[in-house]
Amino acid sequence: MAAYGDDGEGSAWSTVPFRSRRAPPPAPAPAPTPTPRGGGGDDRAPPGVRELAEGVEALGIGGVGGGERRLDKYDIPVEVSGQGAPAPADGFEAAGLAEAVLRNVARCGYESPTPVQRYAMPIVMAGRDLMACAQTGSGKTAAFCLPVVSGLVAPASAAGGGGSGAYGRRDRGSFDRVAKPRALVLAPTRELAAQINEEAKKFSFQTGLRVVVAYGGTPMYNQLRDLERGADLLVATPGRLVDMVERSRVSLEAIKYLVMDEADRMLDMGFEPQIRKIVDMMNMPKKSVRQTMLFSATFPPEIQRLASDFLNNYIFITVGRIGSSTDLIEQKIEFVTDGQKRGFLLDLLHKQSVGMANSKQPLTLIFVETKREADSLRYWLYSKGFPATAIHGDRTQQERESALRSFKSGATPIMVATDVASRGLDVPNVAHVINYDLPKSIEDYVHRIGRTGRAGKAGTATAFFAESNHTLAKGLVELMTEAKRDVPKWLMEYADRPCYGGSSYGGRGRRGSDRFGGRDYRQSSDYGSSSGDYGYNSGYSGGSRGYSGGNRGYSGGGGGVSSRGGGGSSRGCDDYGSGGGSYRPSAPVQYYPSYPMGTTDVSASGWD
Ligand SMILES: Nc1ncnc2c1ncn2[C@@H]1O[C@H](COP(=O)(O)OP(=O)(O)OP(=O)(O)O)[C@@H](O)[C@H]1O
Repeated sequence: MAAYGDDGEGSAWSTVPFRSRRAPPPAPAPAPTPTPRGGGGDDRAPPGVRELAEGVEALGIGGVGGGERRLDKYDIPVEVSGQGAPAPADGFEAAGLAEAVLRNVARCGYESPTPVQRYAMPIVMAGRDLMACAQTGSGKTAAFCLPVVSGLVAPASAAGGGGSGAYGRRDRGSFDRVAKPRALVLAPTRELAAQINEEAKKFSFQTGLRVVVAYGGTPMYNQLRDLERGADLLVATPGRLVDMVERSRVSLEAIKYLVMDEADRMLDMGFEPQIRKIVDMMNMPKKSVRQTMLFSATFPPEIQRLASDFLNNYIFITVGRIGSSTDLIEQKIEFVTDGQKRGFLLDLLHKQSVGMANSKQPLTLIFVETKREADSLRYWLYSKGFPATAIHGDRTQQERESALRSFKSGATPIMVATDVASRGLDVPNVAHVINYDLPKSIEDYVHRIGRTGRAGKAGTATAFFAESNHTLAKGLVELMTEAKRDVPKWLMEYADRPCYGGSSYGGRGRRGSDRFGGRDYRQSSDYGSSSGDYGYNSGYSGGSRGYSGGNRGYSGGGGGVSSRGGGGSSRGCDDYGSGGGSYRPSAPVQYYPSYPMGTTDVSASGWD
């Protein structure tokens, strides 16, 4: 175990004590120096952003900071555990990416890697399995796409085809209509799959690789035609993939890289059976043969434990202060009764349009619990003069895509959404996330508010807390305290009540940072009792500050946040304690995902 890159001044990197059982000698690493921001103009927000920011500033809740990206020095604790972890890369070139991929990185305007990219890329390039936990909006997509695309390009070039001989492509004249991708990226929603597909295409530009996407809700015909032309990298939602494999249109036998984005969501109760089917029963190479990578902003220990079934001697990284949401998000919580919510919302929207040109609204994402409420609120807002759209699982895919487009473009700057929009979606310039209905779990809260405050930009999140949300109180207090936000006294009182906060995962009472799911569960005192003296702690930990990347500034990633929330009502607080007790892994593991629409039917709820 070592602290990499201590610059001797304790500034750029700091040594963080790290428990180690059997630590192999660390690989020497140069002191990574934060890349200076070039041009001096990087922190100028585009006019649109500034305008949006001003609107939210009018709320007096801060957070958007005039649209400026906060480039002040941040301490970014990074923890790496697992045997023989490679050192982080100082830049994209140092990560050893293929030339063609480096050119694409430059085309994207990425000047330097974000912290999670610095750590993850060398691990993936070294052929290692990885579980990576880093905060929302910190660049996880590129952290897996870049090394995977690079790994796919290399053998294709070596085969003399400059990439055109990619394995996933059907030979001309072949009657084999089965696509055999070498890389598979699984994502929980259609919109997220589409987004990853776009990113992967950018990074594969002029490499000769074919990137194809497959998700439900649209006719399969076009996707199949695309696949017939070959697929080196397939991005898919689980349901559509299973369908295609069962129809023998996709074979997973050539998979070299398997990535699960939003991995904790993919492995919770809703998706796990499908994932197990894909990974274990569909001819995919065994975990010792393929390379598996899991990414999320939240990784509760019980999901980590499950996930380890899919991984082979993996490295765990957590980038960012464990248990924090990003510092870039101003969080505000209002106590409201259900009957007051609409009035509160209207006030909020009126206030935030003050000072905006033509009383325009900044991009505002409003989360509600049910599909019905999403529609109803959208129409009501419309009737009050606020152009709003809605995205949820009862809308057709075409409607969902058009809603997202309309929101992104600002044509309807308010979007009412269920949890289908809570994970992964990267809509630049979302200024305000409003949790009209709070989610059931603190993880879902973290992902939802993470739709703002992305890529170094600041944002605001407001939550309406009703009596029925009491199980979330403890998790919220912990999260806001971690993020150094003011916690309302009434919320603390809720959290302090023995039962409130105790029955959700938010109050499950894992000790210290373990409870946030941002730490390698193999470090828990119980781990290893059955597995012998496994030297899990061979990594390092460090901190960086002053990171700035590309044309954006970054603050550090944030580890996962406490607790499975969900459905806590069925569990008395005795199950988990009301805080302070240690998590007991020996007890049967129960985890209750919160389904967006209050249903346990994954496809009906709009997840794929
Ligand atoms: N090195 C970089 N330099 C500049 N911008 C970057 C860099 N890496 C990623 N970005 C941008 O940052 C934004 C957020 O990235 P991304 O969507 O991958 O975040 P994420 O960590 O996957 O978030 P979430 O947890 O919400 O899914 C994207 O717009 C992306 O283009």
